[in-house]
Amino acid sequence: MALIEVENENIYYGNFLAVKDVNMNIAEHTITALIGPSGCGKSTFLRTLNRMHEVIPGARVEGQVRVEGVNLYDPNIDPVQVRRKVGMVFQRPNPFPTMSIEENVLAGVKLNQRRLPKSEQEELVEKSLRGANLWNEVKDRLGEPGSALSGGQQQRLCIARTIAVKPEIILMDEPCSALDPISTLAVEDLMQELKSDYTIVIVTHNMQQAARVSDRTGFFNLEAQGKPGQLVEIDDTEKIFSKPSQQATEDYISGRFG
Ligand SMILES: Nc1ncnc2c1ncn2[C@@H]1O[C@H](COP(=O)(O)OP(=O)(O)OP(=O)(O)O)[C@@H](O)[C@H]1O
Repeated sequence: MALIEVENENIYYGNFLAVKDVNMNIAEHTITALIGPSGCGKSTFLRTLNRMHEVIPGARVEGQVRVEGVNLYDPNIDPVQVRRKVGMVFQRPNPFPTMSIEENVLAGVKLNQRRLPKSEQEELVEKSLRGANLWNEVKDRLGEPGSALSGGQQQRLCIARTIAVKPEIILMDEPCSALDPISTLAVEDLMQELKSDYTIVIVTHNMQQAARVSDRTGFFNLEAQGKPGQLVEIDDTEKIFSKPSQQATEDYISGRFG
């Protein structure tokens, strides 16, 4: 069984059907990249994988998103628990500016109201920062504000904050788009390491990045302006970039799109 199974999912903002009829399976310990032109619903779809979509008034979902066989949209499922299990990293590194590096790492854990003794906190901070490949750069300045770090370091701090909560799945919405090439490579390397412990779904505008980091790639597209976005195909990344089965995918990856 796939770790994530999406079945006949329609995604709405009020009456507007933004994405229609998505079916997708995602295996454990893989990286899935979602690509496609602007406005086709990649970010919208991503946010339905941890119930962040419904935070927007009027936004709703039809169909099922199952994680380990459990439908996240079942009425008795607590969205807070879902978001603990399915963490998210955003486009702009968003550490809490007034908090120290250490407090930033613990912020998610504290929001989830887990009280940890000091020694366990220290252990968790070190483990999460090591996991995010940031420990060596910050270990002597854990009390400094998170905002004192470079953009790439801030993004790795946000990843540390996400993994401190011990999620199973990490969603990343264009995590490198605000980063310089060196920081981007650092985050891409980190993703490869994280894959052994987590399952990652990443939205990226950068096709080279999708080709570099992912095992599977899903191509979303819009039939026409005003029409809902849809998943055109999802397959092994190598296949999508060499021999996709749909013409629309071929056109997009070869730059013939639009
Ligand atoms: N908060 C919102 N309220 C209403 N409509 C929205 C909202 N957010 C996005 N949409 C609409 O949903 C559709 C999909 O948008 P979305 O941002 O998911 O696309 P995307 O593929 O991630 O685009 P981009 O690559 O530009 O980030 C678009 O038509 C967009 O205008």
